[in-house]
Amino acid sequence: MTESDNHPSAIEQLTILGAGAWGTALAAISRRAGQRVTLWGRDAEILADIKHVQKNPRFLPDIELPAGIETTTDPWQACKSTQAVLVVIPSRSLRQVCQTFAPHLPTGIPIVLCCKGIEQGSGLLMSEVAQQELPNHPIGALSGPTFATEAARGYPTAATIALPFSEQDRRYPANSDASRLARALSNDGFRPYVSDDLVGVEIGGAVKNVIAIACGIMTGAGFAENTRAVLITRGLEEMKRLAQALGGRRETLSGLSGMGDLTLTCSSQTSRNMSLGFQLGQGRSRVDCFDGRDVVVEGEVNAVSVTDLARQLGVEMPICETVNAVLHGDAPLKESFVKLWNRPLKSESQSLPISLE
Ligand SMILES: NC(=O)c1ccc[n+]([C@@H]2O[C@H](COP(=O)([O-])OP(=O)(O)OC[C@H]3O[C@@H](n4cnc5c(N)ncnc54)[C@H](O)[C@@H]3O)[C@@H](O)[C@H]2O)c1
Ligand SMILES: O=P(O)(O)OC[C@H](O)CO
Repeated sequence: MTESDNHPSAIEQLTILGAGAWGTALAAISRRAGQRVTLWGRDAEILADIKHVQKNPRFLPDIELPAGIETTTDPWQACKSTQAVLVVIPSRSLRQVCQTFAPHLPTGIPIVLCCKGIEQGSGLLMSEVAQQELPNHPIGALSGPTFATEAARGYPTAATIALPFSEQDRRYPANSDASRLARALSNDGFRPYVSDDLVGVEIGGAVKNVIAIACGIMTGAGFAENTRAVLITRGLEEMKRLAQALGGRRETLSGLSGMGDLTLTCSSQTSRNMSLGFQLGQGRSRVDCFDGRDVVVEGEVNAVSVTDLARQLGVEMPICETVNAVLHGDAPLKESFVKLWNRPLKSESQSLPISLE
């Protein structure tokens, strides 16, 4: 082991793919952490505003961004001297964006996925999709309770960065890609924690959006705090079961990317998922809520992929099943959720598997 093996170079240059709300917020966080940042997006007009007037009026109106964020629409330009890439586009576009960028990425640099979802059809985690398309890169995830509007303003926020640890990382954890990325993003308003449980971290992010839709529906339908607390607590149990079935650790779901993000998203209509559920619960029609909407509501598409994956693995996820049935089937809204209360009684703990019927 040489001195430089012990102290791999710090990350000083980052590329962010996706100039929506969270991509722009992460560019601001990275700049405040002292990084040289290139933000790649598709819309030249938005990028020009970010670079020249420090604003993203389309996705983060009224928020002052730090100066010095470089922008481009050119994948090669975005990647030419980068040391790490954060991917911040909707989950349904991940495979295509990885394919576009594969020829331009410097060999071996870490790729951190900041989108929350499971691929429809394949049931693959975002990291599995990226691994297929970018087999020569370490793939990780950044996830946690992070409303873009607050993080972009510099309000104190924390998240988890997960990358699988190699044998070498276990001996020198501070040198791992996760640790280097955490140092690269850390600033007065943003505190990244590290984890080696990529599956646990990704499942938290994908499932919490579906549970938030359930909370929104029940709140919109006129129920209140008791109901929300039940959905959060039992929703957390659903996340833990799915993570465990995929080889993740239940304890990870008690952290920022699980309980933290679930609580945030289920508690506020700043959440697009909670807000969609709320409107449905208040009686707005599905067509009305879905048509013409151009913001990402990951829980809507991921209700299908989460439910399909749970069925495949034989994991019981009744709240997610119900969200899927009301969003994508004909199930009546309020009655379907009330039915959750009429299921056979049972023990609360997974380690005491008794039915009381
Ligand atoms: N907004 C938040 O508070 C927040 C926080 C944490 C995580 N996330 C996650 O980050 C991901 C992105 O969310 P967002 O809030 O930034 O969404 P957004 O709707 O604000 O922006 C999405 C961006 O992706 C771009 N995009 C869409 N499809 C693309 C494609 N095929 N190729 C290139 N660019 C494409 C859009 O042009 C847009 O710039 C989601 O998975 C979301 O769950 C969001
Ligand atoms: O607005 P939402 O519901 O997509 O939630 C945004 C983030 O995922 C919160 O951590």
